[in-house]
Amino acid sequence: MSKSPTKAVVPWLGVIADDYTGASDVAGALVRAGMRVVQTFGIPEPSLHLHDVDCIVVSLKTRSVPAAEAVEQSLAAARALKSRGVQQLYFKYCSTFDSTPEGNIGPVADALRNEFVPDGHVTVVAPGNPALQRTVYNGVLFAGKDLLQESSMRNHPLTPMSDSNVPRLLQAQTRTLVGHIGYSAIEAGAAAVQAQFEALRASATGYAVVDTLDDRHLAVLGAALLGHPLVTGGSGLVVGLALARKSGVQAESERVIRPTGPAAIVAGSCSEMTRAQIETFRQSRPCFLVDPVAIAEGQDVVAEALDFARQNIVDGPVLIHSTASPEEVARAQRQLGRARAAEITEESLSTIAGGLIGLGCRQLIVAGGETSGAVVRRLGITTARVGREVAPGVPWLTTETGDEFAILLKSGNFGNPRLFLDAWDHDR
Ligand SMILES: Nc1ncnc2c1ncn2[C@@H]1O[C@H](COP(=O)(O)OP(=O)(O)OP(=O)(O)O)[C@@H](O)[C@H]1O
Ligand SMILES: O=C(O)[C@@H](O)C(=O)CO
Repeated sequence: MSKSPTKAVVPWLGVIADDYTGASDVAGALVRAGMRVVQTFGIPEPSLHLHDVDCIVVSLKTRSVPAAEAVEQSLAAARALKSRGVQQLYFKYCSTFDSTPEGNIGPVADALRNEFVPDGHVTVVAPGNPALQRTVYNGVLFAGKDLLQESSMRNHPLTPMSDSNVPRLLQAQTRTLVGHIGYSAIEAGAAAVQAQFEALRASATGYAVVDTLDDRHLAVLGAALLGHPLVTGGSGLVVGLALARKSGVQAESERVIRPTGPAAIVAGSCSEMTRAQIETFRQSRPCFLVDPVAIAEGQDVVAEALDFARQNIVDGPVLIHSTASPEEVARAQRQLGRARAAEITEESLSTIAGGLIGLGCRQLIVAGGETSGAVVRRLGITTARVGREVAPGVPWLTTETGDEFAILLKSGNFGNPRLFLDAWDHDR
């Protein structure tokens, strides 16, 4: 990606994602569907030259900031994408509809509709993503076999989800009328879905939450919605859109060559899957624990972590983590306060990530959305080419700003327990 202006390219899809790991998730899904994808961190500068790109994914951190801020950043991202000629905007939020009752999904979607969607148009709301075991049945969202409100999301520290009914969740965040399209209409095909959109429009409804039980439903929805100015959802529906764009042919995706070399993992996620991944990794490779309380007491944990990495990285991947059990996290939060514990941890892990790159690390996995935000900012990454996924929602990215290295941003609950061991040799 040079900065020199050459032949103009027109990506067809512009995605605005409300967090960094969610952005990687949707970018990976598009690559899986045969698209060439660039992921930016923050809004791309007008001077950034993108070549041979079908889709641009803009990563924001707007999921839990004040709604007005989320709206402002999302509109700026949408305008930047439209100025590059994209035909369709996609607002990507979490497949578990992570949001507070005040937002931010409703306010951002309303603002995007207001500016980019003709009056009377109905906008789809599609959190379902069967590849991640997120399904929607009669408007009710399931995580695996659990109702959303009975899944681990009920305890999320920032956006606890205590209702599973998507129309009701969204209606609490918008004045626009929210309707629903059931799976039987979707099974009847794209024309039936379009008829349902017409019926909702006639009743002055602005949003349509769609059932999604399997990938076939996403393919039908993609065919019905290709060309809609704004689509909203998790990372499932982009695959339907991409297949419709390619007339149903699942194309071979571009092979992105990613750097090889010393490898490390930095984990700040305390989610169940990250904890299982660390336990599996620990059985054969060395790990270093970053304790925020020790840092607050003045211990130079960052220097110790980097010494540990220096000694071990020549033999294979090393893992540095603050990941701890809920009891240990609660202890740190009691002693330091919740915000301060997170701040110290993110600051230290991102400094360590910078140190690892300085030590020659060229393949870095970062676990956790907040942690990824801190690390990406610290490393100054603004743009990356998206490679294939090592598991649903977790693609390798190859940075295209500054030193070239590979980075994988893993959402807390994504991947299987062997991911930290198996991710390195994938797709060589
Ligand atoms: N030992 C610890 N004590 C207190 N806070 C911690 C500790 N380890 C990590 N944290 C904080 O917990 C938060 C974890 O959030 P993060 O978004 O990185 O992971 P996640 O919620 O598992 O990921 P995702 O959002 O992708 O599902 C971060 O703010 C991190 O700094
Ligand atoms: O949609 C999802 O589940 C993920 O991309 C995500 O956003 C997790 O925070």
